[in-house]
Amino acid sequence: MVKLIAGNWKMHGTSADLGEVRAIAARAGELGGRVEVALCVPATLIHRAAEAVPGFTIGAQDMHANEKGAHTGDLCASMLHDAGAGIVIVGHSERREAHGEADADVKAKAEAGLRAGLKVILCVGESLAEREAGRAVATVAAQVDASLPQGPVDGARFSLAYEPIWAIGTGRVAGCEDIEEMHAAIRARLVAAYGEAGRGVRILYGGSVKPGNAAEIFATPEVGGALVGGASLTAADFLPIVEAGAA
Ligand SMILES: O=C[C@H](O)COP(=O)(O)O
Repeated sequence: MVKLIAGNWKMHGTSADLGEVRAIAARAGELGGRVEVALCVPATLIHRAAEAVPGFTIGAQDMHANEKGAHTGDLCASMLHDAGAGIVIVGHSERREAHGEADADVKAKAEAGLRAGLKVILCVGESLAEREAGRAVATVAAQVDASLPQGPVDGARFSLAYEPIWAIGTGRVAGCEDIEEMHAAIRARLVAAYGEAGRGVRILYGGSVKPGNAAEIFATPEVGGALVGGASLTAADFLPIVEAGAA
């Protein structure tokens, strides 16, 4: 299965950074079908980025589950699609924590995104306290069970991202054995939910993925790509990760 390498710019980036988007898209285009690449930029940048790099996938970092309505400041899937987004991240731990998003909210967002024609990356992950208490796998499995969109799902359009919260932006990456164990547990939940189609859903790893550790992470069983934060902000950092994903 071709790996999906998605960058999440979080609250970084203005039109001054479109040169990075262009450089990333140009190399991704050269790599052709060997790897799938997307950049999830701030909502304010989606339209300009999408216009700057036709054919490359620009994405969003969140969306409202409703199709329209009185939701000041929110954006729905059709608006993101209209702006040029092809993919959306839902359930990132920074949204779950700072905006009180529960599994049911995340599930509704994933379903609405898929319905609107967007690809979806759904994030799950345990806290440090949960891992230290030996509850990492149980916590994530429960999140997956409660967050997954109603099937059937198409693995080309729906991915999971395992992001241990303690590894995000900390420089502390999960060990490959821990990643393998967690991804196997997630795969079992996907198969329980979707049958054989669950094997086609890519499981990305996220949390301090860098040029120096990407190849090792990608060689780990059941790692179908990466969701990259800090190292996706520049072509110089992101492209070696993309190349590792294409190898
Ligand atoms: O969405 C991306 C993740 O939160 C990982 O962020 P990071 O690569 O900066 O640790």
